[in-house]
Amino acid sequence: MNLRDTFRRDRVFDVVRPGTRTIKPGELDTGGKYLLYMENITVSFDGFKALNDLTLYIEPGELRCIIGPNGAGKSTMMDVITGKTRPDQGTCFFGQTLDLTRMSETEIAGAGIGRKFQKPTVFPEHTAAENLELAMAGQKTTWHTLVHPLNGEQRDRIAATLNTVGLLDRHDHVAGALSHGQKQWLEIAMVLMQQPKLLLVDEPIAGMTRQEVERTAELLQQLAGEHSVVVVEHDMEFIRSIASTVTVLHQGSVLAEGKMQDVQNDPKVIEVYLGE
Ligand SMILES: Nc1ncnc2c1ncn2[C@@H]1O[C@H](COP(=O)(O)OP(=O)(O)OP(=O)(O)O)[C@@H](O)[C@H]1O
Repeated sequence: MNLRDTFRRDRVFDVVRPGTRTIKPGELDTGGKYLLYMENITVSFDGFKALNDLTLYIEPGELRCIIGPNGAGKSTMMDVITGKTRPDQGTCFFGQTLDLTRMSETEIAGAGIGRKFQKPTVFPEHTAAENLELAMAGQKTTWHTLVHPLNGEQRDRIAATLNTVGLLDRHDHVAGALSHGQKQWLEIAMVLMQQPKLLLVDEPIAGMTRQEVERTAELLQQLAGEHSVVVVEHDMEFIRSIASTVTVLHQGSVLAEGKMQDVQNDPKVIEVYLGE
């Protein structure tokens, strides 16, 4: 039995799943109830616990909002999932077999976890379509990527992804000329080019117009289902509008979890967060 088999979630939970297909080592196994399993994660910085026994599960296809006051541990949680920060304790599995605490950031991205950071980092001098071409190419250099002609299937994928984020009519427009909101959607499209199963989105609506916020809410709802989407956001109205399950972090642990209307009436949450 190899190391990965030893850590299989079905064996950890002793769930018998007869007749499932064989998963090769390193392959994502989405056969369990959840896509992401974070259990009892602790992260300390100089003795201060940024995450403190955090346990969180994300189902395939779900849209989850993570809220919490400044310093609650939201970014640290995302950093643990993407391999940027290693926990001192706890387990973090992607699907049944992939132990994220033992994988590099590149391996984690390759396994199907994409993250969109708060600030857009599109290539402003390239068109929207070229930005997606570069995102699809991953590690290759800009020059190498853009001089190689795309095949029909790649062109279709770029157009389909631009269409998903509502930017098909900006296909040949340079990214630098897009509005702030459009840049954010383009960057979501760039992450989608890597075909993530889990999409992590940091504060997507900061600086957006009201219309852009509404469009972003629709987009995230549309992406859920095919992807699991985890959104860290401060804006309560936005979270209410996407009406997903909400997890409230406080001092590095889960304070409350559930539907927004339940969470916002929870006295503990009112005290530490909504009442601020
Ligand atoms: N690299 C680090 N070194 C030391 N302390 C850190 C480091 N990263 C985070 N922290 C501390 O850990 C705690 C959690 O930070 P984190 O950024 O995860 O919170 P957050 O919920 O994302 O906050 P915000 O809403 O302000 O972005 C904070 O007190 C922060 O100062």
